[in-house]
This record gives sequence, C-alpha cells and structure tokens, in this order.
Amino acid sequence: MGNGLIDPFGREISYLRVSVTDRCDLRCFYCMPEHFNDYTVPDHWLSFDEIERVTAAFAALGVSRLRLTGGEPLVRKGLPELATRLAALPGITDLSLSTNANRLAQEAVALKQASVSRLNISLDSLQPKRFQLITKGKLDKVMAGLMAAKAAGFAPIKINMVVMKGINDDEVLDMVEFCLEHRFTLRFIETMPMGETGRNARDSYYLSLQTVKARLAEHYNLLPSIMEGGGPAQYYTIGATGLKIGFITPISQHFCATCNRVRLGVGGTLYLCLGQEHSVALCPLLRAGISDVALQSVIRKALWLKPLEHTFNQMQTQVLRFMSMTGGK
Ligand SMILES: Nc1nc2c(ncn2[C@@H]2O[C@H](COP(=O)(O)OP(=O)(O)OP(=O)(O)O)[C@@H](O)[C@H]2O)c(=O)[nH]1
Ligand SMILES: C[S@@+](CC[C@H](N)C(=O)[O-])C[C@H]1O[C@@H](n2cnc3c(N)ncnc32)[C@H](O)[C@@H]1O
Ligand code: SF4
Ligand code: SF4
Repeated sequence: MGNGLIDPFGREISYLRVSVTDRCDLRCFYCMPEHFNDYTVPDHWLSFDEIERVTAAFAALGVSRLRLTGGEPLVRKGLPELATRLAALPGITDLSLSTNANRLAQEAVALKQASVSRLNISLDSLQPKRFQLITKGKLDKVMAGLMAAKAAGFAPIKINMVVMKGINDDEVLDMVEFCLEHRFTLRFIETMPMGETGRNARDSYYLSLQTVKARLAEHYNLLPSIMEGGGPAQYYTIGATGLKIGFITPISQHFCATCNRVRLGVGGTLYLCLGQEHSVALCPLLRAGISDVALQSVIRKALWLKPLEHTFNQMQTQVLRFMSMTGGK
C-alpha cells in the first residue's frame, strides 16, 4: 500500500476541511437555526494543539490541502495563530479559509501574515435589506471585510453565492458585474438539505444551477475553464474578461465520483461525507493519549467507512447536522 489515503472507491483523499467552531455571528436562514448564541469554547471542542495533532497525522498520510471553516471560523479567538501553525506543517501546501467576512476588516492582514493562501467568502446579495433578510447581518460590514481582504493582497478571492428561487436569483447578473469590477471569482451554489434549515430552504427555494447557467449563456460567452483549488466547482471564463464563474451543483449534477475530501468537526469527529452520517470520534482517542502512529492507523481505517455519495435527492434522507456543524463546507 502506498502512503496516500485511498477510500474504498479508489478516490485519493488529499483535502481536509477543519471546522474550528460551530458558532457564527450571522444566521443565514438556509444554514443555521436562529437560537444558538453562546460564544464560549466548550470542553469537548478540540484545542489548537489537538487540531494541529490531527492535521499533522493527515499531512503525514498525504493530505496537502487544508481549509479552515465552521460555523464562522473568525469567531474562534486566535485563529491566525492556528493558521500559522497549520500552514507550517510538513506536507501542507495550501491553507485556505471560508468566511462570511463579517470580521474580516479586522483580521485580513493577520490572516495574510499567517500564510492563509486563499479566501472563499459568502455573499448572497448586494442589496442591504435583502442581505439582512437572508443573513441577519449588515452588508456594509461584510463589504468592508471583503475590501480589506482585497487590499491585503488575497488573490484569488472566491465569492460563494447560494442561489435561491424567489430570494436572490434575480441578482446573478449583478453579482457577475460586481465580481468583474473587483476581479473576484464567482461561484454559484445549489441549496443542500443539511439539517432542518437546509431542508426547508431546499423544499421552498431550490433552483437548479443548470437554469442559471442557461440564463447566463444568453448574456455572456461562457468558455469552459479550470481554476486553482481542490473543490467541486465547474468553471467557465466569461469571454475575454478573465472572470471565472464556478457552478457547484451537488443536487443537479453531483461530483461525488471525484470526491477528494473529509471533514474534522469541531468536537474532533471525523466526518467521512458532507451528506452522510458516517463518522469516527477522534477526541476520546486523543485525550486517552493515542500515539501518532496509532492515530494515523485509525484515520486510515476510518477511510473505509467513506460512502460513495450523498443521498440528498432521496426525500426520506435525514441529514441531521446543520451545515455550520461540519463546514460546507
Ligand atoms: N456536496 C458537497 N458540497 C460541497 C463539498 N464541499 C464543498 N461543497 C459545497 O461547495 C461550497 C463551497 O465550498 P468552499 O468552502 O468554498 O470550498 P471549495 O469550493 O471546496 O474550495 P476550493 O478549494 O477553493 O475549490 C460549500 O458551501 C458547499 O456548498 C462536498 O464535499 N460535498
Ligand atoms: C457553512 S459556511 C462556513 C464558512 C463561513 N461561515 C461562510 O459562510 O463562508 C460554508 C458554506 O456553506 C454554504 N452553505 C451553508 N448552508 C448551505 C446549504 N444548506 N446549502 C448549500 N450551501 C450551504 C454557505 O453558503 C457557505 O458558502
Ligand atoms: S453560511 Fe456561514 S455565515 Fe451563514 S450562518 Fe452558516 S456558518 Fe454562518
Ligand atoms: S457529498 Fe460526500 S461524497 Fe459527495 S462530494 Fe461531498 S463529501 Fe464527497
């Protein structure tokens, strides 16, 4: 057997998504339930030392890409320090962060200095009132964060927009123009039924991105393209502008056959699939003093639990976790 992490379906796992919190300072209605206001760090959360240990074990097994996510990663105190430690691990070549940008104005420079190489930022509307309705947040604060990231030199910056029928689908062209102006990469995302919030959003507002793609093709010349990153987006360039647009289509055209990732939850649970419950609890092992070699062996064996694909399209499926519990991503 080689050194890489290979799952039962022959897929190589090279990307670990690390959730550093399940808390958030926004409340996107498709993601997070409205109650949930505690910002203390519970004992069952992994400490930075523990996150570093698990991540180092993955890196030793061939994982080269890390993404910090949540919840909102920037609500976890000291995040730039954690980023610095993880970026320095042997074998890690790409450390990225997903954020809502609400606190980015204060943190952008520190994150850049901490060797975060790429930022993906959620932005579902350019209209202040609508933004507030979707997220309960203030658009001007998020915009300030976004511009601070640009000024700090992050490139590419990827904008993630969950496109929902009757909520914000009339803004896709505005979003293209906004991203053209600022040289951001734009990715559209389909609503997934994660937790009760996600299921409600999927049932009421799901829109296939195939429709959005067709609408955009009436306005722009979409040329198939590729983009740096380890994610599932299918990219196009708009004519000669250089603007890249990605379509993330877990429902209308899923990408599980090329899945390259697993997730570490904030409580130390290793989730083998975003859309399934298969998992292994690493926290008790860490706290019982497991050795590095044994930890690597547990991770290798855990990979055999990785399912082939999600079952989001089967109505009876109940994924109980909210997206904020494991991170989109
Ligand atoms: N079904 C499914 N959707 C995913 C998965 N990973 C990410 N997504 C979706 O893609 C969206 C964007 O994810 P990001 O956190 O920006 O990460 P990414 O696209 O993998 O990142 P890059 O490395 O920049 O390509 C998430 O919000 C999810 O909706 C996955 O493993 N399965
Ligand atoms: C859970 S958030 C975590 C990182 C950060 N708070 C943010 O918003 O970017 C990661 C991504 O998941 C997406 N997401 C959350 N719930 C979703 C759902 N039900 N369907 C599709 N994407 C979802 C968000 O839009 C965001 O781009
Ligand atoms: S998508 Fe991100 S910003 Fe919105 S509620 Fe979920 S974790 Fe928070
Ligand atoms: S749903 Fe599961 S198998 Fe499909 S891409 Fe996401 S993590 Fe991989």
